[in-house]
Amino acid sequence: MSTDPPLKELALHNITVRFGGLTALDDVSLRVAPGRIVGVIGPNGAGKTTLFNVICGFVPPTSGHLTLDGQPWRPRPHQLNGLGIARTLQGVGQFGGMSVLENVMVGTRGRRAEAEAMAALTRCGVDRYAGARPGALPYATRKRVELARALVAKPRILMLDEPAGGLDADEIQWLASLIKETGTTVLLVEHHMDLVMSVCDEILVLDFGKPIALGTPEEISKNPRVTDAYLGAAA
Ligand SMILES: Nc1ncnc2c1ncn2[C@@H]1O[C@H](COP(=O)(O)OP(=O)(O)OP(=O)(O)O)[C@@H](O)[C@H]1O
Repeated sequence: MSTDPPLKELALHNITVRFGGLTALDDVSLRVAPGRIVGVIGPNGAGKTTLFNVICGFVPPTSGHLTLDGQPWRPRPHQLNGLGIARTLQGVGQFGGMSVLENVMVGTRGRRAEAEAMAALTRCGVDRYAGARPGALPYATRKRVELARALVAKPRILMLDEPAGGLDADEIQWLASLIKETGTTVLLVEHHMDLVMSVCDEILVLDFGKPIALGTPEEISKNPRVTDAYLGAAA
């Protein structure tokens, strides 16, 4: 595990984000306890990526604040790695001019970077592609490389932005096992409901930026507001 002190709690307090006249997040509060797998779901445009962008410091809240381990926290993108927070991207944002191994080494620190990067690639089943350029690989393989890049630093918080997109049923099953086995705190934005329901401890549902439900997968799947806003359409 990470040498960083263990996460006590990441919390969003009454976060609102406005882009001009559009309210992308509307008074969203969320507490993420250590070791929990927390899903964020909702229809397209509900504000899921904006929520991730707030946590990563890419988008400043219009109002509200965050705390990390109980302390007021203003996230800055360049500090995330040092704080043990890693994020995968919706697409696969790897550097085309570098090998797969070099891409994964970007996510780690110290003298053992290469060995750790190889271990992360092995864990994600793509070590045989270490010397390849990411652009030459199939999409699902690049997604595995992206996961390796996020996992290599043994993050305290792993933020997964639509990791199942473009994966087939077997790949998604593999992904579900990986997520459950990380043993770290996970925030998961995902449209693939079977994955969300099988791995998450709790789920926040957004609709037009508003939090409409927060609960266990069982509670969420039985919530009529969620079914109306999202699950009915997604099923
Ligand atoms: N930088 C921005 N400037 C203006 N509007 C934005 C910006 N980023 C997001 N939005 C808008 O905010 C709303 C929420 O977008 P967001 O990408 O967070 O939704 P999402 O739930 O992640 O959607 P999807 O499931 O399609 O990825 C959308 O209406 C989007 O068009």
